[in-house]
Amino acid sequence: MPPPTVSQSRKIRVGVLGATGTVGQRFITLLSEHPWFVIEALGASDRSKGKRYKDAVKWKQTIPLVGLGLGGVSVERVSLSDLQGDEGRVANVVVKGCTPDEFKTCQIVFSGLDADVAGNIESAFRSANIALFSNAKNYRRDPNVPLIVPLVNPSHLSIIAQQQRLHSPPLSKGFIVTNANCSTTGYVIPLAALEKAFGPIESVLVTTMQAISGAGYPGVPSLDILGNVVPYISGEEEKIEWETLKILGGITESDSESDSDGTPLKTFDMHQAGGRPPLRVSASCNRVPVVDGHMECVSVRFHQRPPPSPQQVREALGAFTPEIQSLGCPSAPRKAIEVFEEPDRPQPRLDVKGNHNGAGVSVGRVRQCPVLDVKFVVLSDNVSIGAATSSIINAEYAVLKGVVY
Ligand SMILES: NC(=O)C1=CN([C@@H]2O[C@H](COP(=O)(O)OP(=O)(O)OC[C@H]3O[C@@H](n4cnc5c(N)ncnc54)[C@H](OP(=O)(O)O)[C@@H]3O)[C@@H](O)[C@H]2O)C=CC1
Ligand SMILES: N[C@@H](CC(=O)OP(=O)(O)O)C(=O)O
Repeated sequence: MPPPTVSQSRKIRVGVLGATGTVGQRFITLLSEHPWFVIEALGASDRSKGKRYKDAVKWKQTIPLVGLGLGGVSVERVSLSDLQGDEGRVANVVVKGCTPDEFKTCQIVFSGLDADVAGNIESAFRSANIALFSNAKNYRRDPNVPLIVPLVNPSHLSIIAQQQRLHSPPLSKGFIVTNANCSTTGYVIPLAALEKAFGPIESVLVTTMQAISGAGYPGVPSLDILGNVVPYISGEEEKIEWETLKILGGITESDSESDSDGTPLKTFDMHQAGGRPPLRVSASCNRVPVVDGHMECVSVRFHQRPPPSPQQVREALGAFTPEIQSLGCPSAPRKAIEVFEEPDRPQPRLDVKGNHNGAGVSVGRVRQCPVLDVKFVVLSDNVSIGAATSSIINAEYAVLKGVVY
C-alpha cells in the first residue's frame, strides 16, 4: 500500500495506555492538537478504570486540561466553544482497563505504562494485531524490536516485518516499537549528527543531571532531592551504555541464517558494522532538583585524526537535518539541534521548551577536550523528545512509510 501524503491523511484512531502518568499526560497534551491522530481510548490501572479522565488524573501540565480536545485538529478544528458538552473533551473520556479488547478500534496505541506491568500488557496488544509504540524499557533489548530515536534511526523500523513474521501466529498489523531511555535520547541526537559529519565516534563520556519528572509521579521524595544531588539512578547507566550502540548501529542481513520461509534474518549490528571500531561509552547518572529537562555533559573522541575542531563540530550540529524533517512528520522539530553561543546556556529553566516545545534538543559550550577531542553540554526535555514526542514522531513516520494502515 503506498504511504499516504500529509494532505491525504485522514483521522487515525489512537489510544494511550498509562494515560494518567507523567508521560501519559504529555501524550494527552500533544495528541489534543495533533493534525492526524484522534484520541479514541485511554487506559490506566484499576485505580483509574471507570472514572472520567479528569477525576482519575492528578493533572500536572501547565496547560489546563479543561481546554483539551481529542486531536485531529487540522481535519476538524476544535475550539473551546465546540467543547462545551461532554463530547470532544479529553477530560470527560472514561478511562478503561489496559486490555486489547477495550482498544480494538484503535489503529495505534501509545504506551506510557509503568515498566512493572508494561511487559505482559504490551505483548498482549501486539498479539491482538495492534500497532504499539512504547516508552517502557521492557522490549528495548528484544532482537526483533526497533529502539528508535526518531531524529536518529527511524529506518530501524525495517525490522518490523521480521518481528511480525516470526510472531506465532504471524501478524499483519501488530508490532512493538520502543523509544529509548530519556537520557539516551537526549545525547544520541548530537552524537548521530557528529557521526554523520565526521564518521565513527570511538569513545564517549557522559555525565547526566536528570530532572525529577524522569522518575514519574510522585517520584523522588522531596526530602531526598531538595537542596541535594543523588548520584545514583537505578539501571540508568547500563541502559545508556547499551542503548547507544543499538541506536547508532545499523541492521545487517545474515548470509547464513534464515527463517522458515527462507528469508535471511536481520540483526542489529550494535555499532560494529564493516569492522568499525566498537564505540565505548561510559555514563555517570545523577538526579538533580530540576523539574523538567535532562542536562548531559558529553566528551567525545573521534576515530578521524586529526579530529574536527570545536567550530566544525558547532556547524555540523546546527546543520543536522534528520529524515523525519524532510519526510514531513508533523511533530518533527523545525531545528533538530539548537546550538547556543552564550557561555552559560542552555539551562533547563530557560531553555527546556525553547527548541520547538521540547521536540528538539539544545547544545552549548562546544569546546576542546584536553583528554578526548571535544566536549559540550546537551539539554533535552525528558518527557517530550525523551518520551511522548518521540513515540508520536515514530508513529507518524510509520504512517508515512505505510507500516501502520
Ligand atoms: N518520565 C519520564 O521522563 C520518562 C518515562 N519513561 C517510561 O515511561 C513509562 C511511564 O513513565 P511515567 O509516566 O514517568 O510513570 P508514572 O508512574 O507517572 O505513570 C505510570 C502509568 O502507568 C499506569 N499503571 C500503573 N500500574 C498499572 C497497571 N497495573 N495496569 C495498568 N496501568 C498501570 C498508571 O495508572 P494509574 O494512574 O491508574 O496508577 C499511570 O498511568 C515508564 O515505563 C517509564 O520508565 C521513559 C522515558 C522518560
Ligand atoms: N529513568 C529515567 C526515566 C525512565 O523511566 O527511564 P526508562 O524508560 O529507561 O526506564 C529517569 O529517571 O530520568
